[in-house]
Amino acid sequence: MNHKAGFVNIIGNPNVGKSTLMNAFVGEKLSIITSKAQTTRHRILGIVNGDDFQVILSDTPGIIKPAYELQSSMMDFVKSAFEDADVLVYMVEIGETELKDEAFFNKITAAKIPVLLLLNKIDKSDQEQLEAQVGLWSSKVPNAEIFPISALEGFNVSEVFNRIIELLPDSPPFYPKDQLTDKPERFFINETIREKILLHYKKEIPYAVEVDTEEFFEEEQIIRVRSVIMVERETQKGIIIGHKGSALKRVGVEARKDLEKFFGKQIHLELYVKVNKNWRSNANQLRRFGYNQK
Ligand SMILES: Nc1nc2c(ncn2[C@@H]2O[C@H](COP(=O)(O)OP(=O)(O)OP(=O)(O)O)[C@@H](O)[C@H]2O)c(=O)[nH]1
Repeated sequence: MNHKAGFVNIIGNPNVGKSTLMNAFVGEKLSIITSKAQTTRHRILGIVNGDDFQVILSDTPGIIKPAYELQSSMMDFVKSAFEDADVLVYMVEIGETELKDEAFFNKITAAKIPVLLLLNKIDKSDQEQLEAQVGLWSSKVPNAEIFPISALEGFNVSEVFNRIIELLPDSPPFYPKDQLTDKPERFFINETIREKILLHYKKEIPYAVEVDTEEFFEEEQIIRVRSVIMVERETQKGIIIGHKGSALKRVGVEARKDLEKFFGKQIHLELYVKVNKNWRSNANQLRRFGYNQK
């Protein structure tokens, strides 16, 4: 059985119905995580898993804001929306006739990846308006496949989802399916810590590292987390920790800040480093990197 997996970037003005669409996808399929976890590339909105697919839905924060509001770091996100994703979903709502940011709009029409244009909230329209809007959008975005939908009422939602899967490449899952359904909080903590490690160490280090959150304990005011960073060699352990612990401390401080935003609570994060020569040969561990998938 071929497995399909990939990234789908959903863009559109505020309030067009992106979250509602996410929820509608949940209703259709097996499992999903909805969250605001920030990855280096995208903000993951949800991951929908089936036996033979994994769809990672993300949006691109700030993408539609006027240029002056965009910080330079955001420009990377803007770029990635058109280059890193496998499918671009552009969502508009009935009655909407233009996207205010022209440069951005031009990028949609010039996108090299498949574009699905979802015309949402059609439950609020009549046949005549709908036809006019489909005509308008197909001339504006000739490279898009247009789907009139109602995310709220579930109309055409499964058709969109099936089309997305068709468009995804054959690939093993990027994220472990079991971990996502069992312990989503731990998964996002691990990802956040790994992201900081990727950011702050030379490239051979992140690939020798595995993060595992051993304890996640939620109290009323605070969440207590203990995570282990596993490395293969003593020398790597020293590098991760840094002079008097400074490097590890930086990872901890930055990860904690992100996690506090994510969970909306104070986080107590305890990080420690352990040498585990064999973690790479452990099939379970390897799967987390997306290797060794069936
Ligand atoms: N009538 C109708 N209302 C919808 C539909 N989809 C979404 N809505 C409503 O539109 C409003 C905004 O929907 P959201 O899903 O929160 O929109 P969003 O794009 O995620 O919004 P942001 O997170 O602000 O970008 C909510 O009140 C929804 O109930 C639809 O298909 N039909």
